[in-house]
Formats: sequence, structure tokens, C-alpha cells
Amino acid sequence: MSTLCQIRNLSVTYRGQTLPALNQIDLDIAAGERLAIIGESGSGKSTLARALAGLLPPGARLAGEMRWSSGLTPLPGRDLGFVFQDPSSSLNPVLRVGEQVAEGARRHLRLSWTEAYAHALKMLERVRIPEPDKAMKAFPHQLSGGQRQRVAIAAALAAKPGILIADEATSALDMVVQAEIVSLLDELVREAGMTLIFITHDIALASGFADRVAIFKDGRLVESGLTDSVLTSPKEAYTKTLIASHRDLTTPPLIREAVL
Ligand SMILES: Nc1ncnc2c1ncn2[C@@H]1O[C@H](COP(=O)(O)OP(=O)(O)OP(=O)(O)O)[C@@H](O)[C@H]1O
Repeated sequence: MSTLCQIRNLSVTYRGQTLPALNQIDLDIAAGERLAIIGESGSGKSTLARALAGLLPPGARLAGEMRWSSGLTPLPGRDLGFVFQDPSSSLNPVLRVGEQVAEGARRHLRLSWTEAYAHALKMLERVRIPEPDKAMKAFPHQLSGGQRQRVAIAAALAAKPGILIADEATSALDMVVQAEIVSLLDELVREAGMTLIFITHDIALASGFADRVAIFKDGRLVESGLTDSVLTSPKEAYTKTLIASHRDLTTPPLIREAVL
């Protein structure tokens, strides 16, 4: 696999903060891989996603480099799709589903509205929304949480981006729906040959389908490697603890273990 992005010595410090949210990260992202970014709350996962997408808030200081193989930073919406934990943050509550999915395709693929609506309908079929014709005319609140997340995926993929960042995209869903959405994401990115960056606190979920994992803690990259080798022979004590405990990383531990 060729390298899509070389991240070198990347640090990010938010405005008003003294400690960096990301601290001297070195990581390669391969084109077409499924890379899981794993870490507890506050470890810097979303900061990495925002840095990759060029979506850091004003005043955030960025040091180091992100070298994209294309030579250009990917444009969010066109080259890079985003799916968040809460579909409400990416879906507009007062716009019908069809229009929201069509909009990205219209803008970035330069389609007419008629073509974009036809494309949106196809996208809703691909993410397996029941009765896609009806869903086109629905507002987001008329759908279930799992269906809304399917719409958010359809909207993120509508402009055929090469990279999809899923930031805790399944965390708010119950386990059955979570498994369905993960397998849908897996299928869609494989079909399209996309690169998937799957951000999660759940090592067990990620290890089920990611090619490689990168473990983060306190803004640092603890270790990264092929999923099987990190899971079977982790190098770092933190990764060992993580695997041994299958700890739910959404809840920071009250007492830090001596080993960390
Ligand atoms: N806009 C901001 N301004 C200041 N500090 C921020 C901002 N966004 C995040 N941080 C801080 O940066 C650190 C990393 O946050 P980040 O959201 O990247 O972590 P995360 O691993 O994605 O956590 P979570 O799983 O809870 O979303 C945290 O200490 C957080 O409080």
C-alpha cells in the first residue's frame, strides 16, 4: 500500500492551553487502509481528526508536518468525509434528508439538482435505509438513531471522497445497530477503495475490522501497528493493560494504575 499521509512530529495546542492536546505524533496513513485511532476520552483522537481535515478552531497552534501524497491538503466534504457520534451535528434538522444528501454531490460533483437527487436516492439505497423514496422526503427527527447515522454516512460519501473519518460514529448506538453500522462502513469503504480512519474508545470494536491500530494516551501515540501484531504482542504496558482489561475508555479511571 502506498502512503497517503506522513504525519511527522505533529503537535497541536489549543488557544489558552499550555499543554498540547497532541504531542509530537509520528504516524503514516496508508492509502486504502482501515486505521483505527484508539484512546480514552481526552487522549487527542478528535484533535488528530480535526488536524487532518484542517478543521482546528481559530487560535490552535499546530507544529510539525502532515505530508499528503497528493501534495494538497484534502478538502472536507469533497476529498474527505466526516461522520460524527451524533448525526444531529452533521445533519440539518430543518432540511429534508434527500436535499442534505444531494447537496454535497451537487456542489462537489457539479451535478444538477435532478442528477444530485437521483444520486442521493442511490446513496440511501446503498446505506440500506428502508423505503429510501420515503426517506428522501423525511426530516432527520422522523428517523431512528441508526437510520440517521446511515443518512449521515450517505451524506459524507455523496461526493465520493477518498478518505472517510468516522469519529465515534457508532458510540451512541445500541450494540446490534453499532455492529450493523460498522459492517456497513467496512463494506462501503472496501467497495470504493477508500481510506477509513475509525476513531473509537473501544479496542474490541476496532480490532474486529481495522487493518492497523494506533493507540493514543494523553496526546501521545503509545504504539501503532498491524491489528493482529499489536493485539497479540503489544509492546507497551498501556496497550497490554488495555487489552487485558477491555476497559471502557469513555470513563477515565479514578485512580491511575501504577503500570501506566
Ligand atoms: N477547542 C478546544 N479548546 C481547548 N481545549 C480543547 C479543545 N478541544 C479539545 N480540547 C482538549 O484537548 C484534549 C484532547 O481532546 P480531544 O477531543 O482530541 O480528545 P478525544 O480523545 O477525542 O476525546 P473524546 O473521546 O472525549 O472526544 C482534551 O484535553 C480536551 O479537553
